[in-house]
Amino acid sequence: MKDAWSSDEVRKAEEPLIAAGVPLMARAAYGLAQVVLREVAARRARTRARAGGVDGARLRGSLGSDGLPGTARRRPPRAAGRGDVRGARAVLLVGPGNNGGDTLYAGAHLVQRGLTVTAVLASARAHEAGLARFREVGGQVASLADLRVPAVVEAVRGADVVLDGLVGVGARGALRPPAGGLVRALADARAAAGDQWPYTVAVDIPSGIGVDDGALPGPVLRADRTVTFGALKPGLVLPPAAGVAGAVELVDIGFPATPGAAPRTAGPRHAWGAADPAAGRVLRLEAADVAELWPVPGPGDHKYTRGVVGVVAGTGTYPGAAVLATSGAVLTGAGMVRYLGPESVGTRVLLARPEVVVAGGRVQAWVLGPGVPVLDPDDDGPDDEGQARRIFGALAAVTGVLSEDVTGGRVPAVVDAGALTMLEHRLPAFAVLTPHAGELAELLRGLGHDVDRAAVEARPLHWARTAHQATGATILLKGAVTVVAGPGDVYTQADAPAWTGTAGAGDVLAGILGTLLAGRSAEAVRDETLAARLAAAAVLVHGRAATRASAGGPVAALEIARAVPAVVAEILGR
Ligand SMILES: NC(=O)C1=CN([C@@H]2O[C@H](COP(=O)(O)OP(=O)(O)OC[C@H]3O[C@@H](n4cnc5c(N)ncnc54)[C@H](OP(=O)(O)O)[C@@H]3O)[C@@H](O)[C@H]2O)[C@H](O)CC1
Ligand SMILES: [K+]
Repeated sequence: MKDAWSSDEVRKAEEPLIAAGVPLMARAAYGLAQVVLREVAARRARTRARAGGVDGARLRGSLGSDGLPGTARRRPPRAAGRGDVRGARAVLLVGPGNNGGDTLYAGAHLVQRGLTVTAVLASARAHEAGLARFREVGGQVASLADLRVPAVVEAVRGADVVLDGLVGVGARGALRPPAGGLVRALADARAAAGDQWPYTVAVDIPSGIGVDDGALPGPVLRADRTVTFGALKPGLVLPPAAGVAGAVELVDIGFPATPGAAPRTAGPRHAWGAADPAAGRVLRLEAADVAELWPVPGPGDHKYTRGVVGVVAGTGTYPGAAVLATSGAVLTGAGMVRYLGPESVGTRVLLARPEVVVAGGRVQAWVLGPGVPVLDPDDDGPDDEGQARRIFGALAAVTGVLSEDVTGGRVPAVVDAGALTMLEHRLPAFAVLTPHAGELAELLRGLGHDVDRAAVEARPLHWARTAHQATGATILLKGAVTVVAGPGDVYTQADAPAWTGTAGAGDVLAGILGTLLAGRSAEAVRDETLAARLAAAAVLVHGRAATRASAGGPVAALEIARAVPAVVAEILGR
């Protein structure tokens, strides 16, 4: 599991270590330099291989002893190492604080490995010791005030690698001038340059992101890789900032395993904190966490103990959603799936999934709404063939409006698409709403918030939490990076390829989640934080299934469902 430490928690972790004389900055700078050297060497090896037209090996001479090229001696491809980086050009963007200090010390390492390194000081102030060390080894120093922005952009454009060391966890708000103007120009130049832009490494965080909430308050230079120190920060795993951080690599500098624990002096560790201590931690599930959560059946299990999923989805107009949601549920391993809806749709469901029971009865979790049209209050009788009535009935059982002695007990539910417009009562946390940004904006407007899709996409964490507080439900806000906010920890998952943005993928996700909730139904009703964890697990499985089915190309929603069994087997290590 990965969780992210707030900037306050990072500072609290640093203090005792600094007091104990632990060389945090030296560790950070060394780790950063190693990553940069590795990446520069790898890119140069790839460039050479492309130029040489051979598989990365190097031919010594064009003719071998007998004059036949085929026998020419080949030197094996050299691992990225000492000789591959000499002469490479690096530009450091240096801010006034310790983030700039990390960057200058790392730059000194690069100079010593033979790179040509220029430090551009964006501010009149700079980390004194770091600057002294950088100069001592022969680094070149320039100031933004002297060079001016266009010249700095050209210097960066001509480099092999650029390090963004303007601000780190000490930043507040959008980048101020002059850093803001420089970054805006660099970001524009990068956008225009395509893949001709140098490898961009963010130091600790991409300068200018919302460290604790993932917001993008102003210009940010998109990174290919972020090298972060001690612990992940929420802004690196929360959208939209997660989308500009590139690959995130953690350098251990001796933080404890959890915030507030006794400091350590060495040893690799993952460790974290919370974007908002009151509202729990920011976590990212990995396969091992999902394996722990999975309701794996035992010899004594049967379809009822494994959980029955009730699916109210689709109409005569949108029958496909019913096929996709039931397929997602069946292929995730439900004990049984009941389909409720128009007969014409039930027939199509059975054709696709003969395992489905087209009849009512006890369920351990509901999947409500895929393919059901939104309820238009001005429309006196929606032509949804009774689907709204079925959804209201199911919700009455989930919210407890229908007493439990009548319903046999409350069960979890996935509330998707049209069902999102049918919420009349406060929901329990074991009800999981699965909107995309537009649907969440619609729901929030219905609750009195003046917000649109763009606003939700700009602050997904904030609005997902707001919707949880307003409805009581757990919110699974779908997106390239999906955010799940419930009463406990927040989860953020980025497992799916962009190909997943295709019609019906959300219907499949609803089915996957329905099965997970049904498999842990009683626990999810008892432990109000479990539904969010199961929702994050469903997102991870869905994303991996999409990756598997896509194989790097387009993917149809039904193929995502079909890939789920193999993904689950892989996750369970079987
Ligand atoms: N503490 C340690 O030993 C280690 C720290 N690490 C690295 O340090 C940074 C955090 O360093 P810090 O000095 O606290 O702050 P920053 O370098 O991130 O930035 C502070 C300076 O930036 C200016 N600032 C703040 N907000 C903005 C903004 N929106 N636009 C422009 N400039 C901004 C701020 O100026 P003020 O006028 O507000 O003072 C400061 O001058 C951390 O990220 C690590 O990289 C090591 O990792 C470990 C050791
Ligand atoms: K930075």
